[in-house]
Amino acid sequence: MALLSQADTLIVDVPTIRPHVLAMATMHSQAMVIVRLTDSDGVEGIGEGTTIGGLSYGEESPESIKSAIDTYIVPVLKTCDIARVGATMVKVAKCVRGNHFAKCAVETALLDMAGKRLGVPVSDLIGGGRVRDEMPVAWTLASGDTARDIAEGEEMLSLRRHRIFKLKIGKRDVRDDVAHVGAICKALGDRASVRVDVNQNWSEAQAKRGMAMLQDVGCDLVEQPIAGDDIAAMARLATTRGVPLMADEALHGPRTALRIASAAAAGVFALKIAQSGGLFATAEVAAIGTAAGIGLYGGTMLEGGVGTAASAHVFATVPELAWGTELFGPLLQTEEILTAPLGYGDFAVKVPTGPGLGIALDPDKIAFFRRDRSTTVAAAPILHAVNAGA
Ligand SMILES: O=C(O)C[C@H]1C=CC(=O)O1
Ligand SMILES: [Mn+2]
Repeated sequence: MALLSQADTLIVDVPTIRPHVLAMATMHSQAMVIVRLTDSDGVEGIGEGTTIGGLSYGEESPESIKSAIDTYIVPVLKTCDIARVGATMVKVAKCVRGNHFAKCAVETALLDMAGKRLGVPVSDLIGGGRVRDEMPVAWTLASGDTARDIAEGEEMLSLRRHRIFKLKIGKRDVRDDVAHVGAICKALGDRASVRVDVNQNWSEAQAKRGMAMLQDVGCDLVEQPIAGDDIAAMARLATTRGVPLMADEALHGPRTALRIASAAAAGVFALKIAQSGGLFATAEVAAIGTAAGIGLYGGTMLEGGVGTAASAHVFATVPELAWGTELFGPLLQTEEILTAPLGYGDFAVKVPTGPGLGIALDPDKIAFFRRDRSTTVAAAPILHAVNAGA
């Protein structure tokens, strides 16, 4: 039995190493919502609920995530035995509809506490436990400039950090976007897998044309080319000539996963812990995908170290992860907020092995970057260009 004794939710803003240009927003910093729960025995758990570009990506913003946790979820936690993570989250689901990002942050913190209490990593609390200790990790080339993206891709290849690249397109004319993708495919050749993410910005007609053209220039995969709620159109695109279609914004947990699978509206699922509504729900999305013969990819909301570690734990339990992952979020930020960064190297990210999430927050960095910091916090951390980890 464990009772909640303290709950803190804070928004932490960390600059990105370069502008990150997406179809719907250009990011210069990332706003992470960090939740810290402490139980009656003093065991602490941390979680993260992070989105992209304010409200331009989805229906939850950093501010709404914080307010849903503080105002509606914490009061429910106060009535629960929080050592029972599944039962607690069932009760939260009864009291709070939607708000998947907020629920994910809380479930992550509860799982971190449960793992610490039991002395096991979070991956051991999901399904049959982990089947891998590290996973391939993609990088997104999104500087907005083709030559700079090629140079960045070359640098990542020579560092042996990434050989899967996702390009963010959908902002320009289809022909210009495909020319940009083609130039990068040509420069990197068979040393890399090049994929694109349109973030829902094409019409069906643009997607039909774009997907055929992308195949001709050597692109391997297209992520969410059209609106995620148009499953019928996704199904038409997924079955016509062109690169395979990956569902991202269309997926909001097991029910949408089942609808997409039943409609044959995607060949690949981007698994995301926040969008799914937590780690347990992500494992269910993965199971539906696997049963339907849909390929799986470990997606990100560009979380920092906490959400990235949580994602790594659940992705480590998926039997087959044919498309790898994109768990590079902490590397896009100028500063690491963990005491020890996640391990990156040899084109892979390592799954932490310690109890719970196996990570710890750096209190000085949190004090400096938290949005509500007091003006008395003096010591600025040293900003570095790329926090490459191991
Ligand atoms: O998939 C998205 O839309 C979000 C994200 C993941 C990588 C990246 O650069 O942006
Ligand atoms: Mn996406």
